[in-house]
Formats: sequence, structure tokens, C-alpha cells
Amino acid sequence: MSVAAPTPQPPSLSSLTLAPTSKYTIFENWLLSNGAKFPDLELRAYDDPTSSSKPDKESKTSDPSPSSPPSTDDDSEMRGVHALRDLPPNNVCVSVPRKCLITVEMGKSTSIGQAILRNNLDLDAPKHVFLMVFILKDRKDSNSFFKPYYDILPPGLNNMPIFWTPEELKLLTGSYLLKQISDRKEAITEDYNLITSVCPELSSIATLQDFMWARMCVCSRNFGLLINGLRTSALVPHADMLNHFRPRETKWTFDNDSQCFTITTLQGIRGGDQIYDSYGQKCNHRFLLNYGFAVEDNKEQDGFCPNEVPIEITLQQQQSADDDNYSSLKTEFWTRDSSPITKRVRVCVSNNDNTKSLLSMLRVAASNGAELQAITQAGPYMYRSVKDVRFSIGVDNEIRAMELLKNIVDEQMKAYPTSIKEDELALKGPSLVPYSNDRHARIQVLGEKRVLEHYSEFANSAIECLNGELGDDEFDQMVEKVGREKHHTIAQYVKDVVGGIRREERRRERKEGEEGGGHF
Ligand SMILES: C[S@@+](CC[C@H](N)C(=O)[O-])C[C@H]1O[C@@H](n2cnc3c(N)ncnc32)[C@H](O)[C@@H]1O
Repeated sequence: MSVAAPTPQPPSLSSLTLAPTSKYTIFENWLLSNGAKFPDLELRAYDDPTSSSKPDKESKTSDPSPSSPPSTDDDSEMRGVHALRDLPPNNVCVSVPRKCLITVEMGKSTSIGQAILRNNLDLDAPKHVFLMVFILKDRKDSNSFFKPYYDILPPGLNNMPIFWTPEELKLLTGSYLLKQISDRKEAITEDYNLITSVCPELSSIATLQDFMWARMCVCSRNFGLLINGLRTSALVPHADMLNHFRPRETKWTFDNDSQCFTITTLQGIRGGDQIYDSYGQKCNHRFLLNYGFAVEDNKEQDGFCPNEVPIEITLQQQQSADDDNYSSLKTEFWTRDSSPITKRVRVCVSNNDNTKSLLSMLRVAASNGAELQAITQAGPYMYRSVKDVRFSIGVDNEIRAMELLKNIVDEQMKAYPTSIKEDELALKGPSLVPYSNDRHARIQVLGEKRVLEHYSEFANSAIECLNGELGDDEFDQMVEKVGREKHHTIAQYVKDVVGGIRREERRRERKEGEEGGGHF
């Protein structure tokens, strides 16, 4: 794609609004004097989160004019990178020499890094920790080579859920993300305590709060790179100022020939437009946990939405003593792969491996004595674990499995204080400020509820089709109708699984007919 017709050139932020003493001007000059190149780009800090050029792409589709008011406030944490003029595809628009990168190896060579390695500490995020200790230690040196970079790192990171207030966290009521946030906090605290126990120097240069800040800074800004054959992670000044958008419009790499980190356009970008980096196809819980934002319309170009919700299945207690044998056989099979009694599987609207594992677990959880025998006696290679029952084991079991699914997702839905309709209305209205934590929390829980709603519909459609006594044509019409009115993944299930049960029944009837039809 080539660039669109020329647009009026936006004024350069550096020349128009940034004083020579601005931390951004100092940062850019530091990079340029060390051989970095970004001649066609400018950094912008946004004052007003509702202004037309924002970290996400809404602005680009609704208002392509490059008129975002730059911030006059040097402390704004909302920044982005814009093209100063039209850029053609395949244009290296950023080049940052290796000497300006902070790598894992640099963290390893600090005294704290050496103590971590010497003591062979089992850390939650070792690569991140080496980058963290480097910046935490080095920023204490007012003459550090990297000082201009440290000065532009966001000081607060209040958008990161581990820093949310109790009121903000309450907005995630019903979501498993709350547990992940508390686990993340705990893991960071454990890393801090472990390191300080062998290297008290860390507590003399950074509080736990500083350590948490560094973790989120690194987590949201590091790049996984191959530098001269060595796989590492690095902080790359300037390259880490690009905001996220999909589908990707740029690609990045470490170029071994020039020994520079480069960003290259994949398509034409108009002058004034924001230049984005894709942080990958991710569920919103990962965007929120690791980057502090959630994408409102988190859909890929083909319509696939990677948002997930964890669904939990627990084995029900058996009702009578007669069931003892059956109960222990079930528990044995349920935990054969050393997984716990309560199983959690993250599913999205898809027929992927996780959805298939979920259906398999439901079949086992819903099995009666005879069905369980059929599963467990099918031989060790047929069903090695509870995730392997990929085909229906009979219409009755399948109906029970789908009823169980419906109960689970309907109960899970009740844990949220607001409905899908209420969330949609709130997101359309003026009350949730763009880019606020409140808004991101709503986007997150709405995404989860939409996945749950899908699985509720999935179960309803499946039960209807499993109960129906249909001829072949009627069955085909039903599959087509489910695809049209519900979702193509549900139609696929009906075609494959319900169709499979029907074929199996025919085969059995034929066999019984043949056996009973002899003239003996
Ligand atoms: C690598 S930094 C990008 C530059 C960043 N805007 C800055 O000012 O330093 C990643 C952070 O930018 C913000 N961000 C990036 N893409 C975003 C998006 N699509 N929507 C909202 N915030 C975004 C989030 O705060 C995220 O943690």
C-alpha cells in the first residue's frame, strides 16, 4: 500500500512545544549524539487523553487529522510517536545503536546480578529481574550514560493493575484477573525478598515499591532479541515509545550488520499519523496485567477475538455409598495427569485445543458408571488423560456434559455485578473516561462475559441438536442455521460431534440389523 495524498505537515513537537531543557529534547539529543536515527519521527506527549491522537487507533479511523494538542506538561505518562511526513513502506524509520540498549547481560554483570547468579536464585521472572536491577542501580548514578532515558520513563504507572486502588480493583469483581493481579504482586514481593536476603544492597537502592515499578516498566517495554546469536531481552530507548495497534504496521529487529535495533514500516504511513508497534495477538487480561490497558474492540482482521475466560470444573461429590468405587475410579482418572481436582481451562470463542480439552473434561465430569468404564477401559493409548476424550461417548453423556457446561458458565456469570447490556451502555456513554482504569476494567469484564455468553449459547444449541430427532436434510439445515444465527464454531461442533453421534448410531443399528437378520 502506498501513502495517501499529502496532508498538512504537523508542527514538530520538539521545535514547537519542547523547550531545549525539556526531558524529551534532552533524550532525543542524547540518542542522536550517540548515532541513533529517527529523522522522520517525533515524540509526542498528550495532555488530554480524549484528544484526537491517542495511544490506540480510534483516532486514526475517526479523525485522521494530525492535530493532537501536544502536552505542555513534561510529566504526562501518555506519549506516542508520530510521522513528521509521509513514510513509504519498507522504510527504516528508527535505528538505535547497540550502545544505547540495556540488555539482560548488563544486569547480570552488576553486583546484584552477580549475587543472584552466585546464589542460583529461583526467581519468578529472571530475565526481567536482571534488567530491573540494572536500571534501579544505574539510575542512582547522576552521571549515568542512560540518565536521559531514565528521565523519560513513566514515573507512576498508575494504569498497571498491581498499582490500582481497592476501588479500582473492585471494578473487576467476578473476574479471575483479580487473583492473577494478587499472584503477580506476591511473586514480585517474593523475588524482592529473595534477592535482598542474599544481597542487602538491593534494599539500600530500591524499596519494594521501586522494585514493583521497575518490574512493570520492564514488563511493558522490553524486547526479546537475538543479538549476534545470543538470545536476550533489552530495553530500547525510543523504540519503546510506540503504542500498540493491530494489525501490525511496523516490524522490529536487531540488525547484526549495522549493530542497531531497527523499526521498519510495513506499509505507507501518513505524515502526522501515529506510528504503532503490535504487541502481539493477546487476550485483554494480558494487555491489562502487563501493559495497563485493554483494547475495546480486540478483534483480528479475520474477526477472531483472542479474549479468554478461565472456566473451572470441579468433580461433584458422589451421593451414595454405592458410588464409592465409581467415585474413586473417576477421581483417579481425573487426576491422572497430576492436575488438581479443580481444573481451570482458558477458553476463547474458538474451536481450539483448549475448547476441545474443556469438552473432554465435561464428558468425564458428567460420566456415569458405565460411561466411565468405557473411557477408562478403552486402553492406555486412547484416553491418556482427562483432556483426551475428544469425541462424544454417547448422546446421554453429551447432553449431561452440555448441561454441566451451562450450569458452570451461568453460575460464573452471576459473579459479576453488572450485565453485558449495562457494560455496553456504560462504555458507550460519557461516564468512563477514555484510557482510564475504570474504562479498561469494564472492557476487560465485558470481554469475559461475552465469552461466557458464547459458551452458554453453545450449550443451549448443543442440547437442542442432541435432543432433536432429525432426518439428514433437517440435520444439515440445522447446522446451517446454527452457523448463521449463533456462531460458526458452534455449527462446527454440531456438525462434528452431534453428526458423529448420529453416524455411530446408524452404524450400531445397521450392525444390530445384520446380526438379527440371519436365517438360522
Ligand atoms: C512501550 S510503552 C509505549 C509508550 C508509552 N505510551 C509511553 O508513554 O511510554 C507501553 C505503554 O503504553 C501505553 N499503551 C500502549 N499502547 C496502548 C493502547 N493501544 N492503548 C492504551 N495505552 C497504550 C500503556 O500504558 C503501555 O504500558
